[in-house]
Amino acid sequence: RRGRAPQAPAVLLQKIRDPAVVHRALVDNANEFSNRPPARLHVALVRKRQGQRNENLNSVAHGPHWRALRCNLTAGTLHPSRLGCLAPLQREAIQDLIATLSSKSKGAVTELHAHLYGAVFSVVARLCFGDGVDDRDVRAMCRVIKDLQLSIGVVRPFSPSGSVLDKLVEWRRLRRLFAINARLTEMFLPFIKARPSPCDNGGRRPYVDSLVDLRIPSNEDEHTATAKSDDVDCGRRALRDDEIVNLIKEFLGAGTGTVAVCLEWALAHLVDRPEVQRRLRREVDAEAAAVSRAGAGMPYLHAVVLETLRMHPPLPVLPRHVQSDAAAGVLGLSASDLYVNFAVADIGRDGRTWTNPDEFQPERFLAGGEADGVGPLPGPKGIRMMPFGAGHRFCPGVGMAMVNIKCFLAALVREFDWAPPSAGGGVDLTELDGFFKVMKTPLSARATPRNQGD
Ligand code: HEM
Repeated sequence: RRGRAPQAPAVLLQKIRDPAVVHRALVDNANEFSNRPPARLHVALVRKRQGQRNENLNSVAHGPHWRALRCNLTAGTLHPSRLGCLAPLQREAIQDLIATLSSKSKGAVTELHAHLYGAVFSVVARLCFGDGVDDRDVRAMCRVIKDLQLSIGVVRPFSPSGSVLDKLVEWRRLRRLFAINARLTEMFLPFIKARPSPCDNGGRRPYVDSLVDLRIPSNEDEHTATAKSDDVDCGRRALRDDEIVNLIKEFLGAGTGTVAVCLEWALAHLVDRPEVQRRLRREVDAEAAAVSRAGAGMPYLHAVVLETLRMHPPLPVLPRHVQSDAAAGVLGLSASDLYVNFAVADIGRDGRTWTNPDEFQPERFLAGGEADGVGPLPGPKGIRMMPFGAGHRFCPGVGMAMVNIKCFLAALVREFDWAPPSAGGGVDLTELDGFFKVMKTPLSARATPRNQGD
């Protein structure tokens, strides 16, 4: 038995649903809960290289390495003061999306997910690589990132007791993930080598440039194993190419899939509830500068987005590794070295804190409503919804996500009348757990350009 790999931690299927316990764990005792993914998936996603870990921001343990990566992303690329620079990218992507949807014959039924995904991806990819990346590259990357998310499927801890068939399926999935990773590396490396980007990028500093310039704390093993001596300076080192590839992959995937799926859900509810669509359109029409101001000063638009995220948080559970007895104690468990799931989706539909939680009622977020003052992130006192997580690992993309969702949604409602595929028909709002919480029946709708339909 000597030399055998250590046992995988036991898997606990239990979900942690009580908002007070979630708050105690993720906010008050966050350091005790690691969001390291299960070993096998981890290897496939963030792959070890010569015995070294190759982490992304989401997988890296809390500490100096995480702080350096997170600071680089939030203080540089995603800082609220820079979100205004996104406007030209958003305008371009919206124009293309409107042109594509308008080119369909009037009243044709369109399946929307791929169009929404492609439009959001083009904004995120240009923020990542700068204006030097052309449309063909963007489309090719978009396909492979989408493929990666589909291939990951539901993120679940690997169960060591699976049947032979389960193991075979898992093995094939991992092989596919390795192949996709190799393809993405091939696509991204030329952009890493070619920086700084030759264009001025409208005052934006591409994420890839910031990663190449970043110096992270290095440890002894890394000094000796791979880092070139001229890259190591005062206990800090440059990121290796494979680490940069991994962080780019995370940025593109996290920045696109979540936003596209939220847009699809929001449109689905607008198709399902014409009176909500009309009310939103009145607000959007009244706000002439909706696109450039990205929905600022549009309370109903804000409410529609929050209600969508409450009901359909794209990441419905946050898996965590319970590392210590102290952490187990916080959860009222008797043992550590377990995985648990913090139930984001259940919290947003908790009947103790939400009236008619399964009904789409954006009005609840307006002044005087039951959720007046509730925002995308939980406040310090307690948790009523947490689509972007809670505690120090909350999503750093929350600002960019809200701005992107609002400006795409405002434009789609301003330009088109949205109706179900068949007159008087409804929309199937059944959910399906994939990499994100998606629509079981992808949204198809009739988009009639308003200047033709009026
Ligand atoms: C509707 C859109 C989005 C939703 C619902 C969402 C949700 C989340 C959630 C729930 C987490 C995990 C938090 C935790 O573990 O406590 C997370 C982490 C993360 N998100 Fe987002 N996200 C969205 C958009 C974005 C965007 C636009 C970006 C950047 C381009 C982004 C980048 C990240 C990163 C890098 C992490 C890992 C942070 C860390 O561990 O420090 N996300 N997101």
